[in-house]
Amino acid sequence: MDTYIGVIGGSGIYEIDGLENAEWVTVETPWGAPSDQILTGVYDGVKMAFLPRHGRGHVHSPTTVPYRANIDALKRLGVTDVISVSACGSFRDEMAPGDFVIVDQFIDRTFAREKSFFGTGCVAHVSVAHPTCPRLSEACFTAATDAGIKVHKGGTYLAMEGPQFSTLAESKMYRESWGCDVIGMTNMPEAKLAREAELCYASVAMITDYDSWHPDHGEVDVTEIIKTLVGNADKGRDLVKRLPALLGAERDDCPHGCDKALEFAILTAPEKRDPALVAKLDAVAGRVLG
Ligand SMILES: CSC[C@H]1O[C@H](OP(=O)(O)O)[C@H](O)[C@@H]1O
Ligand SMILES: Nc1ncnc2[nH]cnc12
Repeated sequence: MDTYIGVIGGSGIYEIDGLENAEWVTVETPWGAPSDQILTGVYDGVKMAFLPRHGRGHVHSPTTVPYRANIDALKRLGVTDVISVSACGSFRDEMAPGDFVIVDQFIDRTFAREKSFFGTGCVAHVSVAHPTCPRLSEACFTAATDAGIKVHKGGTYLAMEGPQFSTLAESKMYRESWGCDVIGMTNMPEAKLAREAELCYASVAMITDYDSWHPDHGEVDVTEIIKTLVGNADKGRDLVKRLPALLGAERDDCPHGCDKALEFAILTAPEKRDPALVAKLDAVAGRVLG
């Protein structure tokens, strides 16, 4: 099967250059419009698609990003592997602004977003015990190391609703009691939806600040974040462009089963399924719904 890498670029990353046959394409989905058109092309002989999570010009807030449409659109294009690139705050002294973290766990504190493609008329429960793909995460770690980026392997990302940053009490709780490593506003429900869509998903978190817990750094300040983001964004793009060569143009089935997540997940009896919802699931769950 062909590898098709989909990159969801976060704050500060609104395009990538150097794709052959680059073209911004409009993808329509049953879940509404994605955040923006999707930049498609080929890099090092491998198909790539790039979607700016907040849209070009940063139009969508973390709450209003159309997460379902974004994942559906990538799946509909034929993407097999999704790399999420995000700005985040750090809860660890040793994870400093400018460092990258290959996130492997999440705590989802978001509450104002649609979190599933499934629902009344087609109920499904997938496992997100291991929400990121180890194979894809390893490739991201190697790409970051090869690019000379200071990168931490593994970390727990607290997904908050936003758009305001955390209070000091929240920041301390996430760090001291909950053991989180980084904080952002967008990787959930994105990672859960990628699993429902049977896509491999890896999260590259680019640290921009120490959130508000750090005694030497005070409050989170978006102008400081943007300054760090500018440097991070170049490193993020460098990392992403190393992935095609590392992953190769051909891929086997995912050894961790990301691409079979729906195999035993759908509970609704075939005769009880809502035809309208089943139709909406054509891209996401077509493999199992037929
Ligand atoms: C620019 S600061 C807050 C903003 O940045 C992050 O976005 P993304 O994850 O898309 O890089 C964070 O989650 C907030 O949305
Ligand atoms: N401290 C922080 N909290 C939430 N999202 C962020 N994105 C970048 N820094 C952040």
